[in-house]
Amino acid sequence: MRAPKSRKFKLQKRLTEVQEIELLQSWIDSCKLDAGSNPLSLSPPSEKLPIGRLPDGTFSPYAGADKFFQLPLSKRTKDGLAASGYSKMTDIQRASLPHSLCGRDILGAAKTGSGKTLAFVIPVIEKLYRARWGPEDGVGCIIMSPTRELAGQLFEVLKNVGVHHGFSAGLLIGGRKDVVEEKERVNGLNILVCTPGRLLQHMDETPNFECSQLQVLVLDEADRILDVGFKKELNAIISQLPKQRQTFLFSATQTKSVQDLARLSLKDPEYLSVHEESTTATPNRLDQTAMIVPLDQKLDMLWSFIRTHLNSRILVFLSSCKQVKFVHEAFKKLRPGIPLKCLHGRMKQDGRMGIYASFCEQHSVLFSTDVASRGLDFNKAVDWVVQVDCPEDVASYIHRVGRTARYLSGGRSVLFLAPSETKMLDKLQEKKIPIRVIKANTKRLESVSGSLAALLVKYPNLQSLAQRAFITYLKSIHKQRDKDIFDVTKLPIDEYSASIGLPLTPRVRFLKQKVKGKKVSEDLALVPESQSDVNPSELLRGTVNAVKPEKAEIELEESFLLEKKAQLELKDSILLEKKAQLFGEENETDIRDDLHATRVLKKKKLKINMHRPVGTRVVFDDEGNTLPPLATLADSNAGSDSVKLDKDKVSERYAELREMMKVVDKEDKAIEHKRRKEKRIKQKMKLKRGREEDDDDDEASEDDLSGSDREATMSRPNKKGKKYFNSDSDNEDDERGKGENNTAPITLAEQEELALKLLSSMQ
Ligand SMILES: Nc1ncnc2c1ncn2[C@@H]1O[C@H](COP(=O)(O)OP(=O)(O)OP(=O)(O)O)[C@@H](O)[C@H]1O
Repeated sequence: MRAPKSRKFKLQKRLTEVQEIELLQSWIDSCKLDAGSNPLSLSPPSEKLPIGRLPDGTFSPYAGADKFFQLPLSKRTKDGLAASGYSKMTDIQRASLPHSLCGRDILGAAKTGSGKTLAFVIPVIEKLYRARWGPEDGVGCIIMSPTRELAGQLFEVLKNVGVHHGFSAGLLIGGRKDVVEEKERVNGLNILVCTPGRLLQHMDETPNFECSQLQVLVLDEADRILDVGFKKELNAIISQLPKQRQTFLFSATQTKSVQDLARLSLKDPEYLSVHEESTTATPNRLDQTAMIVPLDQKLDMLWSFIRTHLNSRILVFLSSCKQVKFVHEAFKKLRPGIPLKCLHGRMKQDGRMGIYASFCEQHSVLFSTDVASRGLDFNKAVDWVVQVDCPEDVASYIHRVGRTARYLSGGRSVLFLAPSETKMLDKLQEKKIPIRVIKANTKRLESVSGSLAALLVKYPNLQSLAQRAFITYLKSIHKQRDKDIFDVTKLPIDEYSASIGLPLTPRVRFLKQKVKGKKVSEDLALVPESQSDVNPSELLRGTVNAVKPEKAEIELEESFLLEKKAQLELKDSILLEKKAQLFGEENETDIRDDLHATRVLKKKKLKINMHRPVGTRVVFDDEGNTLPPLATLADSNAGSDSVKLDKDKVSERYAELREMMKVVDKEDKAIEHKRRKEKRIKQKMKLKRGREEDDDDDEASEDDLSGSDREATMSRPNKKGKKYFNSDSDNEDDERGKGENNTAPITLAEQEELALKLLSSMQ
């Protein structure tokens, strides 16, 4: 009895669904807005006028409609919206929904936090619903986001609003381990919320995966996805999508580039920029300030800011992963009295999601790269956005500060600008961003550089992190396109290096080239020919090199270590770049870092080729790297206007360097000699003590040798390959000569036995 009843019920339900769809379609058709008209302009000036009636008495279906239930939406969607707490539409929703519901392409621009997500989620659901899309129909819609976190957030909104619908939706983002399982399920999904890299991975690798039936394509943060960082992925994706589809592009900083629009084959899109007439480009409830902070005081300022805002949620933007890591680690050790978290593109995905969620729950500070700058909603919980490093452009500024003051809530932001970056203020004001310049309360400014220096001594890992943070910061400035604002030669790099606790300023190769303005060889760059075109801090280094050779040596060694590390990093970054291409690494800074790294590597390779003409004597350094002969350098530089060095000058310089090297060498030898002597005396003493304790045993005491050291020492043959003891110490050999095994080498088994004996005698 039950079965027929339920069949009847299902039939009834389907009938009402069909009826509803027909009704909706006729409603949409009957109140189709003219292309190009803005529903916001249809609002009746007086609330007394009925919905749909304009002041002149004419009828317009969307006039005065500002609630979701007044739109031709399915009951399921309306229920989903109501359950999520959405009833009144925001401006961008009112302006775009009437157009998107009737099938037009949309270019939507509205301030951050103004509800753009619902403006595309609702028409997506409605379109598939009206098309009676089912599991067998495959992928009907793709929603793309530049970052994984944002994709996760969009997926949540889709799930909440579409809760009463029967579509299957999936979140496809990089960094997830379950890709195999995902491949099995992806073909059955109707709506994909994804990052470009992961989608492309499925397009390339998943059998039978195809999107030929696609109805709607959405690009959230469209200008970012259309940016060069995603160019390859996006082009590859678009080429696999049908041209007959609806396309929505949304962003707070929308692209109007014809090229971009052509790439996406938009058809007469509706350009809806609802806040174009607004006096500000940022939310009205956002209080924006800027402070001029010398680079070497930025960390002091940040620290003091955090210490004075312990009951807030503070989002701090820094320009690279390494800076984020360093500041997070260092400040954590200094314990400011508020939980500190960090978010960057090189973190594992689970960690990224967890941090994003936990930041919303408690007062804390989140240090982040631009990975958190776009789209993230943080449950409207961010009180302060602090930009320690200047954003790369106005758009980036708008998105960063847009993480606070969302929807109807207020928020505050502060931007630290180095004196050389003050032109940014003009650019912001030109783009209608109301920003006040304020002065810091110097009485409350706490210096952290001393504490950082102490930390760096205590934690060597932190020191290398600081060095890398320093280098990536300079790199990021060097890479910026806007040279009016970002000029690496204007930065007080020595002071900055000291301010983050580094004992010596690490050398940065690209900086040296930048300072010289031309490609000058490494050796010649040590003492600049003309001092007028050189950065003062670089000059200072030149002087240091000339006067204090030991220090110069240390510095060179430091820079060498860093270069080695940089090379490793380069390898890493190339791998990452490949990974990004494959899996869609979404972090903008990371991807740019990687691209830059690849370029540097290529240049290096080229350089090596150029410096080795046929028949030239090749000189190698201690590590086996080739050193270009000075004469060759002079030849290669001959004729160059910028560096007029003749052979005489070079040989003069060469003689100078040789003298310097002799002094250094002599000193080194003396130090080494002293060290060896001390070591020998120490070992002799130990042996003596050992013999006193146990006359039968002439082996050295074990106390000074750790397990692995011991093994290494015992098994390493000496120069002649005869004796099996450490040949470092002649003295020790002498001592051993007195023992029973001085004529024949002992075997490993014998050594072990000896060691065991020694151990048991000590117990
Ligand atoms: N109609 C509405 N009623 C109530 N709250 C809304 C409505 N529309 C959006 N919101 C809320 O406003 C906040 C911001 O929305 P959303 O994230 O869509 O903004 P956005 O314009 O996409 O911002 P961004 O440019 O930063 O990506 C969210 O918390 C969302 O829940």
